Amino acid sequence: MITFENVDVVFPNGFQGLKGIDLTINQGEFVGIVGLSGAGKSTLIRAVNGLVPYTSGSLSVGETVVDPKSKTKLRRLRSKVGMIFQSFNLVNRISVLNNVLTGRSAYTPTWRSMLGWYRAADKELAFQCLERVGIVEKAYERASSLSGGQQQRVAIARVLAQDPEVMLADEPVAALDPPTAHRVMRDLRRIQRELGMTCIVNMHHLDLARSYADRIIGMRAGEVVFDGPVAEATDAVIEEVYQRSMTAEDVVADDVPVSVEETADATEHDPDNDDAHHDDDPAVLGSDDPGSNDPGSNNAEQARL
Ligand SMILES: Nc1ncnc2c1ncn2[C@@H]1O[C@H](COP(=O)(O)OP(=O)(O)OP(=O)(O)O)[C@@H](O)[C@H]1O
Repeated sequence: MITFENVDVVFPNGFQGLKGIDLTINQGEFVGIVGLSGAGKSTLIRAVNGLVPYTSGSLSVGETVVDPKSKTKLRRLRSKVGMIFQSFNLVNRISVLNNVLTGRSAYTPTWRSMLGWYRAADKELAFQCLERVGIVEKAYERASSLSGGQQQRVAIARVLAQDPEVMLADEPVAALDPPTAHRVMRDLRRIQRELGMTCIVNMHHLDLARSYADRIIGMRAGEVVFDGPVAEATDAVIEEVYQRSMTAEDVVADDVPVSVEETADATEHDPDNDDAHHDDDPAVLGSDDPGSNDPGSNNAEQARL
């Protein structure tokens, strides 16, 4: 259970990113966060793993109070709170398998991570995670040789290798073409159900949120202005959240509709049909530190803040 009690985020420049957030997110929920650009969606998600420090109120994940001032506590927190990013944040020059193994770094002595001497049990787990996202056959390929959809699957496998209780996803499919975006969301939903994880996903596109989430949280100007089950997130409600009419840009309609049952049962993957490779995408080139002991952290992300 994730609990926000009257949480504020005030950035160093004085701008208030979150205002008095009160939320309880239950174990096993799949929550979609929607709202216009600048509404505070990323800030909310990043507060959960301490990437953005909250400045007042209280925030906890299970029994653990999020304490942005303590690196040790943050490292412990992030071992159970995984995060995937829009730009995947893989280490391009190393193999898919080694990328997934970096998800074990919180459980591995630094010298072993640095030398790439992961335990056999960790390798076995990494293979299982790759199987779960349907790309185990890519284990020994360089991450940079994969398509965008495949890279995001590797990023999901890396989080799974952490054995997390919570998965945060910050616009996880915004860099993908519409059919690939739906396929990755379907995988995420299936895995979330199989493992009973809590999943909080920022989604720019409303139809993705409505298709895959159980619950929608609507944000505007740093505040929660709607919180309810998907069925209650009607067009009228969303127009109120967005303070404007919905437009074609609010949806990614390029796929067959997906029912919850279908996502639970779906097992087949077709990553080879993913879109063209993104090797030269500058967004993909920012990589995290493979030797880091802090899987929820990321140098590029820290630099952004
Ligand atoms: N480090 C920072 N310092 C000052 N202001 C910031 C900082 N990070 C974010 N903001 C501001 O906080 C507000 C919320 O940003 P946030 O990234 O959470 O929005 P968002 O809803 O995720 O938007 P988008 O969909 O465009 O990613 C924005 O006005 C943004 O400019």
